[in-house]
Amino acid sequence: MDENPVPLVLASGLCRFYGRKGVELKALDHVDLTVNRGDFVLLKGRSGSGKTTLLSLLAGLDRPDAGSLRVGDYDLSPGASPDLDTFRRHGVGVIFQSFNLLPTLRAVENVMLPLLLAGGRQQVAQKRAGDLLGSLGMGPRMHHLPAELSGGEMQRVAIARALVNEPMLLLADEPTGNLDENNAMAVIDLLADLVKNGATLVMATHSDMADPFASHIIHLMDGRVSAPRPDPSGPEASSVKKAALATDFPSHPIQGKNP
Ligand SMILES: Nc1ncnc2c1ncn2[C@@H]1O[C@H](COP(=O)(O)OP(=O)(O)OP(=O)(O)O)[C@@H](O)[C@H]1O
Repeated sequence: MDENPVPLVLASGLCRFYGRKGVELKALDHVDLTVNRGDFVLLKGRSGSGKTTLLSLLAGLDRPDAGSLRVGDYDLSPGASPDLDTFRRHGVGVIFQSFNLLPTLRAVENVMLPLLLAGGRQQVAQKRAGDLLGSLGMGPRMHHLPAELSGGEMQRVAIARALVNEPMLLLADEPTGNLDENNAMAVIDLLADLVKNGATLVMATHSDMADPFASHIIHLMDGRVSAPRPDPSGPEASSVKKAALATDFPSHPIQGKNP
């Protein structure tokens, strides 16, 4: 149990609206969220409930229309002028459902890319990317092209790429969505291990596989944080109980409520 939680993400009244005034679609509607260092937060909710929108704001890939948002030392609130290049390069690592690997680059080159873009030296980048892939069980496959890898292996490469600049926050958008059950479970285990070793992860998913590992589960509905599903005997409820009982994760309450 973490007695002194350190907030990493502080969002208050976060809104993202699409469309013209008067006919707005409220993709996010006054969401409050606190993520502390070491948390493993799951974002759940039906398709269109706002999970990707929230992750995009946390990643600095999109900006909120209202509310306030801080990730580490970066103020991503409307009207603020954060150094988004630096934030995207060093603040966050993003893992996508479709891996987003460059097909003409070998696994190790895909992982080196963020380091080289950040001005790192080729030799240093190669060593670090190789070490990281090795630690994720991808050592023997590091010189393969993405097309020569399985889905699970491609996602490991993408996870290594997300980690290579040592971001303070990891974000994953349905990272197991393109994987079979075995590979999906392996990826969840890997992500859970990263959290145990100090990473902070916010992950959007439709699956219940990661529930036992999560420190918090946030349910979104129509852009708002909603109460969890009511069925107390449902599979998700028992998983949430397991998460609450887990001792590896902080058990402080997360704020995830609408005004
Ligand atoms: N660029 C955009 N322009 C207009 N509407 C958008 C845009 N991006 C998302 N939306 C809308 O915002 C709402 C939230 O979308 P979002 O992608 O965040 O949902 P989601 O929960 O991630 O869904 P899924 O589980 O299907 O990925 C949806 O109604 C979607 O159609």
